Amino acid sequence: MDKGDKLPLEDYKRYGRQMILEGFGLSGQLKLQKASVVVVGAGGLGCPALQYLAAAGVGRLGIIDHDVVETSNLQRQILHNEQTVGMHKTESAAQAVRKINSRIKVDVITEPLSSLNATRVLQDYDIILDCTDNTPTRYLLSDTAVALGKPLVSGAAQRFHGQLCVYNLGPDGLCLRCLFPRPPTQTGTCEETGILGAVTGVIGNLQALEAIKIITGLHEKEPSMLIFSALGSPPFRSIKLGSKKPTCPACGKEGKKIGEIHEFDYVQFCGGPAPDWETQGLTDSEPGFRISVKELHNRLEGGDRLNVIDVRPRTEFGICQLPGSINVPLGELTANPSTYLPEDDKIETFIVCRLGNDSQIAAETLRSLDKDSPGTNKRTIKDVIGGLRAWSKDVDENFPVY
Ligand SMILES: Nc1ncnc2c1ncn2[C@@H]1O[C@H](COP(=O)(O)OP(=O)(O)OP(=O)(O)O)[C@@H](O)[C@H]1O
Repeated sequence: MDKGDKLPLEDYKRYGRQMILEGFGLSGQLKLQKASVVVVGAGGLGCPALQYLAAAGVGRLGIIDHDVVETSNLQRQILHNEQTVGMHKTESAAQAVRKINSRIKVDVITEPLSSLNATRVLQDYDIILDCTDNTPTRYLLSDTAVALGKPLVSGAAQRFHGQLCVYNLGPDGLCLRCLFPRPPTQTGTCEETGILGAVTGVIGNLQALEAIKIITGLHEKEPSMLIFSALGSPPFRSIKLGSKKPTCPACGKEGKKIGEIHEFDYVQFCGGPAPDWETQGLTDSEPGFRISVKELHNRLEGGDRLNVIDVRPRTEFGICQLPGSINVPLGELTANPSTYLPEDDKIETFIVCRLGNDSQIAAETLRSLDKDSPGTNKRTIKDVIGGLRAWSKDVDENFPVY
């Protein structure tokens, strides 16, 4: 801080409550004012992070996202609201952030971050926040942070749990690849697994807090991973991580150069995208093993005696269900499949789930019973393509989408 550095007069009142904190002072506020933070993902984590960064007076914020606001986002993505459904998340978030603090600079970057644009887009900022929800982007952000020499504050949240880690902090700071040279098993998105909104609030706020600590010099020098479980007692645990690995393929001696990031296929490295039956347009019945929602609807309307098994968890079955369907959660069905086939092998079985993925596993498990019992009549066992999501789209628009 230069002698004579000052804030505009009104800022002393605005930021006074944090400026009087031990170790923060005028110099802390000036550092925030001069700092820039880019938030990748304006969703469940990005919204609370942006909210606190803006309120604290970080001088420049970048908001990156390619998606639009949906109704199902409002339960946790607290910068968006009923009026901004359908708007780009970047615009919606920027609008809200400017209402909190009109004097900071807000950059809106409405494009997917990829290996082609990452270094160009991120290079202008001091700190990167990973508020995304997928493994390829996490590795891309980590490699880019290493290549650009910037700290990366990474958050994750699912169900009742969350995780926070600061990567690439200082010359000894480790990166994501030091911890996980290969991508960990993918655990599904919030859409698939569920998420309590306040859990993303906890982790997103902590990401903002870490960024503020780094900018003002109040951060821990030794990296650790913070693990949060809303149902845990105590809810927080911290694991010391040590320093970076000399053999790390990204930040070790032979690490990636910026040019190599352009050529790296992050999606393939992380096992490729999860199949999305809806976007692949599989709406018609495939011969043999599958049935479309329209065809199932016709069969049910026709009064046929069918065995319709819904393999969602009980909590989800309690939210909504097809008439006449029975609930056997996937784990119970695969543990004891023979229990759930009707004695009369002429009765057809149809398996349904929420999005059309678990039902395929269940149907395959039941079909394998027939394979293992030669001589018995082959039963008809089909999964319902696209699950209940397709039902609400193609059969009954009043059926709940969640
Ligand atoms: N490569 C990327 N570039 C830009 N934005 C990204 C990228 N990867 C993920 N995101 C954004 O990160 C955000 C993650 O937030 P979150 O998981 O809460 O939202 P969501 O994807 O809307 O959730 P849901 O799984 O319920 O649909 C999303 O808005 C998503 O568009």
